[in-house]
Amino acid sequence: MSEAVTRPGITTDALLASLDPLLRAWLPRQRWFAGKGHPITDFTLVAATELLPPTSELGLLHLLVRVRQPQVPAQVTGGAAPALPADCYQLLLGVRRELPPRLAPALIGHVTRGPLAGFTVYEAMHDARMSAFLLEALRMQARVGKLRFERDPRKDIGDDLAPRVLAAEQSNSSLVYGDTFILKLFRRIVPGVNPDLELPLMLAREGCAQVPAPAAWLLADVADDLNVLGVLQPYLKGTADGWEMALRELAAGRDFSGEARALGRATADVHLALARALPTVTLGRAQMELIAEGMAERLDAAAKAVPALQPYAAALRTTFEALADLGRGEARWTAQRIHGDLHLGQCLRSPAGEWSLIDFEGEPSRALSERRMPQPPVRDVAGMLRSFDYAARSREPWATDWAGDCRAAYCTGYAEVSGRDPRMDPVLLRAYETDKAVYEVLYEARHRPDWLPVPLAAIKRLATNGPATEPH
Ligand SMILES: Nc1ncnc2c1ncn2[C@@H]1O[C@H](COP(=O)(O)OP(=O)(O)O)[C@@H](O)[C@H]1O
Ligand SMILES: O=P(O)(O)O[C@H]1O[C@H](CO)[C@@H](O[C@H]2O[C@H](CO)[C@@H](O)[C@H](O)[C@H]2O)[C@H](O)[C@H]1O
Repeated sequence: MSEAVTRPGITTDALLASLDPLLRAWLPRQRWFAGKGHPITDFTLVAATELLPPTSELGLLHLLVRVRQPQVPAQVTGGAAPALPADCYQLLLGVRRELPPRLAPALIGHVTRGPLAGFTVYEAMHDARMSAFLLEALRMQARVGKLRFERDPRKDIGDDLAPRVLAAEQSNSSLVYGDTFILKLFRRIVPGVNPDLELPLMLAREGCAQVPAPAAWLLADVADDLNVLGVLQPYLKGTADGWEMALRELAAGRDFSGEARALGRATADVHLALARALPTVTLGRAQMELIAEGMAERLDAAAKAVPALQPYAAALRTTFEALADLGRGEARWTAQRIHGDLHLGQCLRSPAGEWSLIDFEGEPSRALSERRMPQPPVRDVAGMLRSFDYAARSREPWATDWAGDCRAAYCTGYAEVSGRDPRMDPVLLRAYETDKAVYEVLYEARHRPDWLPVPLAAIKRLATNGPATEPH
């Protein structure tokens, strides 16, 4: 492969030769890199765009890089890891002859070979000139190479908004512009329609007040595929995220059930709006069996990757079998588009006490087609129940009663708005909670190995039939 980037003379192969040693060392240290604990075999450039050509002063490179990793024993999981998919990552690289001291923390490395030899490469998001360039490109609906910057023409985007990198625990990377907008740049790029753009756009049309409406977005057309690379939306100033709030209240020994109930109500509001905006389906016997099979397959895959799961696998499988059995009987459920990865960190509370939901990307490791399928809304409910459990286990001794109160209050709030209490479907709820805990085991093993004991404790509870949320 030696496609030209934008300037004659530089080919993608040559560019990659320049960057290879730097990326090899830098990528695995990034929070959003999903292949931790595995060496990198090689890189390929899916797309490379010079947003600003490297001159003697500075340049801005936009890259989509595919990272290949072998199947090796993983230190983090203590056993054989599954073959990793060759993930594609979005990188915004600043290129300068000399890095000013204020940008030192953004350093990726000094290039010693290839067409960029002699340049210093750094994370461009930390450079205000680069971030201003991105906002301006969205404002002006620029097209550069394969990149399409688009916007909602009805939304005003100011041209003088000071950018800053969001300091948050997140799977992607975000820039805040003057406390007015937030631009999320997706890191792991999967071709197709990203629900984090699709669903908020639909919800905005539906007049749903609980989800910030996209103002602009960044797309790339690569090999006939649409790729969603970023979304700009209003920044909800002064909001607190549910995870931080929950931890604060826990540490102070305060009850959180009033907020949990309000969160249940907000979740149901969003579910109702999604059900109005997009088709819903009734799940028949075959679909329920497929759902239960999918859960069992994910469990098997996770147990292969994380041996600590293995002692519980047989017991967990009975939960999924119970779900399939129920589907074979008279029970029927409605499926619709849902959030897909709902947890406390996705909920923002305004100073007036209103909750908003963000980040509709779904579980990043699932196929996009799967993430965009209608699903029982109880899956989101199960995600939130897990999140109360996560918060409770963040301290010693574990605040099990605190979590129990929140879980119950959340279901109550949900029922008040939706008319259906999730606890009335205990088999379904338990199956989805188990499926989520299995996902979390794999997620933590890949991203945050230190957190692995948290979902593993839930696995143990669910496998030994410990108390799930009881129906009242
Ligand atoms: N519209 C918004 N207003 C204010 N803060 C936001 C907004 N969207 C996201 N955030 C902040 O950014 C963090 C990460 O956002 P999120 O969409 O969850 O990204 P990721 O997919 O990377 O996890 C959130 O936890 C929240 O603190
Ligand atoms: O960052 P995303 O929102 O895309 O979600 C991923 O990362 C989450 C952690 O940041 C992870 O959530 C898990 O940890 C949370 C505490 O940090 C906890 O509240 C959630 O219940 C738990 O699932 C999420 O699973 C993952 O997809």
